Amino acid sequence: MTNTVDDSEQTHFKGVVHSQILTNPGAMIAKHPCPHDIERFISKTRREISDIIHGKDDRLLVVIGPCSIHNITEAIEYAKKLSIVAKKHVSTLLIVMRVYFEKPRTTVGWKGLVYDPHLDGTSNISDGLQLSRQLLLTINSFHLPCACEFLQPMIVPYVSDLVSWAAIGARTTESQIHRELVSGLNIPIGFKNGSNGCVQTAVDACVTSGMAHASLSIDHWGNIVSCYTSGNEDVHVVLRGGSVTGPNYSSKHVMETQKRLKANNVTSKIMIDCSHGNSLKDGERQKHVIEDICQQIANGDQSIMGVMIESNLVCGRQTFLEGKKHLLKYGQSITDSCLGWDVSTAQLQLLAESVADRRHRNYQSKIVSTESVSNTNVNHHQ
Ligand SMILES: O=C[C@H](O)[C@H](O)COP(=O)(O)O
Ligand SMILES: C=C(OP(=O)(O)O)C(=O)O
Repeated sequence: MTNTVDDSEQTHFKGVVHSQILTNPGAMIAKHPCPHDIERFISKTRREISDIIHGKDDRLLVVIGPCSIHNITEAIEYAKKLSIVAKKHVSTLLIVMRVYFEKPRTTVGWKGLVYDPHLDGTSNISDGLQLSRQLLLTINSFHLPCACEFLQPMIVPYVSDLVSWAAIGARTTESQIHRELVSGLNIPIGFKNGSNGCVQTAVDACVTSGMAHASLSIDHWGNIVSCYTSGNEDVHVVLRGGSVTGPNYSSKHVMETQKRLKANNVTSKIMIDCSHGNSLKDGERQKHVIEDICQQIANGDQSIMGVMIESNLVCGRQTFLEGKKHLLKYGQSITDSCLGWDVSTAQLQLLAESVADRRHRNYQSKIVSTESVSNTNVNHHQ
């Protein structure tokens, strides 16, 4: 017996109470296009990040900003301030703003601007996508690069042209679909270790997404397409600590990770997330993590290429109650706890100084080794 269309919909989508056709990515991009100068800026930033990942640029990549964006005005104020600090540190730090619209939840909770942009439970995803794209355009126009987490693969084509670095989160690093997605992107991508702390999951993700894949995708016009990807060379691990293993930012953890990467022929360096499992979700504890990382870098560590910091205009976090947007404090996170603005700038200064120390150390050791080679040559000729 063949099902009628209605019968088959009943069987397949029984749980769907309502759905709405969205503007496809191509139409959204046509409405909010990326100007040529921003396109060039993003391509240049991606190349610079790639150089940092592969050790050709000795600066530190710093992905810093709110845990999540819930208020456009606050995000723009933060971005304006950060763009000034980013210029100040450009010789030592490549600063990219966390502009996170999608939140992966352990169970349930507010899922981010894309899903509920008006914070009232109306879940206007159409507005959420448009607002997210517009905000990325605005922040890039300050010549401040943007970072996102790619969680729902169908959202990626709406925003990916405006993203200079992206993360695959701890809850999705093991997902084959996300690894295939990354294989086809020409964006540097960090894979977080698993939420339990398993680093091998992220190393495996780097191996997998570095390779070619045949998979399914949607194109810019909303068609479902077979998709053949070539592999992404700019992938790396992000150490974020974990629920079972605890924090993993120490030099011992960095060395262990380096060994794992080598054993799996992954040549990229490592980023450390100062928040999440490494701060035990206490925003202020990020300072201790940063202090430890600064020590490692100043002592000459060659493996750490980046850090992630959760930071906002105001420190801490606040509880958001659906429909009670008017009660929210300006500039404070409604997801994870963040460092406040002044502390954040002080931490960036410390990171910049540690990179300068590492550079100086490398320079000195180069001189010493050049001198010892020339002394050997002189002795040899005598
Ligand atoms: O970065 C934000 C959170 O750590 C992540 O979304 C999980 O949050 P939850 O455990 O509160 O759901
Ligand atoms: C959710 C995040 O991190 P993780 O995937 O490490 O929990 C995040 O960076 O916002």
